[in-house]
Amino acid sequence: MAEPIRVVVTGAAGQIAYSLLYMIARGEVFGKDQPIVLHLLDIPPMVGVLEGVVMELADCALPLLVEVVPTTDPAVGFKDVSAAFLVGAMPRKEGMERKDLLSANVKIFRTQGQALDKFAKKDVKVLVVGNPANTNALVCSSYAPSIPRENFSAMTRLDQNRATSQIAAKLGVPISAVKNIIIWGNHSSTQYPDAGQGKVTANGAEKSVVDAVNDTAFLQGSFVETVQKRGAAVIAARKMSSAMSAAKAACDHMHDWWNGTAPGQFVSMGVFSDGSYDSPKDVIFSFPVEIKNKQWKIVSGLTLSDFAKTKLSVTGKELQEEKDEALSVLDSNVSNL
Ligand SMILES: NC(=O)c1ccc[n+]([C@@H]2O[C@H](COP(=O)([O-])OP(=O)(O)OC[C@H]3O[C@@H](n4cnc5c(N)ncnc54)[C@H](O)[C@@H]3O)[C@@H](O)[C@H]2O)c1
Ligand SMILES: O=C(O)C[C@H](O)C(=O)O
Repeated sequence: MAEPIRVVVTGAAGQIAYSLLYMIARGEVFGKDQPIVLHLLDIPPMVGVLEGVVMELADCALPLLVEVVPTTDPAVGFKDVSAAFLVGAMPRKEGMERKDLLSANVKIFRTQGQALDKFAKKDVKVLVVGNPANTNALVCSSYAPSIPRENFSAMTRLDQNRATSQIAAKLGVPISAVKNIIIWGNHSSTQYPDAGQGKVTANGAEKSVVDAVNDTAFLQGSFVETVQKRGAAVIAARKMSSAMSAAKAACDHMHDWWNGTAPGQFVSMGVFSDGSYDSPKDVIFSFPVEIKNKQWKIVSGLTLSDFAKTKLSVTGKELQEEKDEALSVLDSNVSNL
């Protein structure tokens, strides 16, 4: 057996964490041979709930879970962690956009960036789930200058999974037959779900999704809108934001970051933009990436339609606006934000 690694989940008493902790502790992210010390960070009013979560984790009798560390102290929560799932933040309610959470949530990510900087391992992989995820990841990284920027990411995997599921349903094929559906830009209603590079395998042959679907009106219309508005649709139905699917997506994201992507396959992650595909630089923008040796690389050389370019420009503009707003909320002298 390998040495245990320390993994922190923030918002550990919340609804996403309730599914996520189990999946991590089962070995679905870091592998079935990787023992884990789980750090559960939440805020003081949630201590009682956290105690219940600790009891349930114990009652699961999970062989890989060697220790559970519940805490409300970021110094303890982030101490020596190799992976961080930053879930703890306020969720939106019906009628809100995710960016309406910015002023409430961005300060959490300042504090957690500072704590990561001081206490986490320098090669920690940070996944921000709490909304607005892209801008929170940007803020978090800015307050953790001793950790490489490449180690911060925001979750758009839920959007990718939603989009893949829509395409599989449209084609009447299993999810596993569809790959390389991309989410560009912000985890918000301006994101661009793009099936243009997608591939589907049917009867042993691989084909482009565009050819297989053969319905431009769908691919540029209801497909895009359904994915963009899926989070709001779940809130309208459940009166709470997505949790089970968000936890699954967080596991998929970290799993692929940790273990790599298969040859010819790419996945979407919000990562620091280098200006690829005319996106704004230095915001956290969702790109298709390939991953090897725990390092992601933006897939280059894809040909985008004029329709796609317009969509990328809209979502990029929103990310720049969010960044400006974050700066005004934090009214900080963080020069690298
Ligand atoms: N990126 C995505 O695809 C995606 C998907 C679903 C939800 N989300 C977001 O994830 C976040 C969490 O959602 P949820 O449904 O689990 O919410 P929740 O309200 O059920 O749980 C949030 C938890 O975070 C805790 N918390 C608040 N401030 C904290 C802090 N400073 N440190 C540690 N913990 C803190 C709360 O006490 C609570 O236990 C929300 O912002 C939601 O919008 C993102
Ligand atoms: O939509 C939300 O506010 C929650 C989450 O970001 C989602 O996409 O389901």
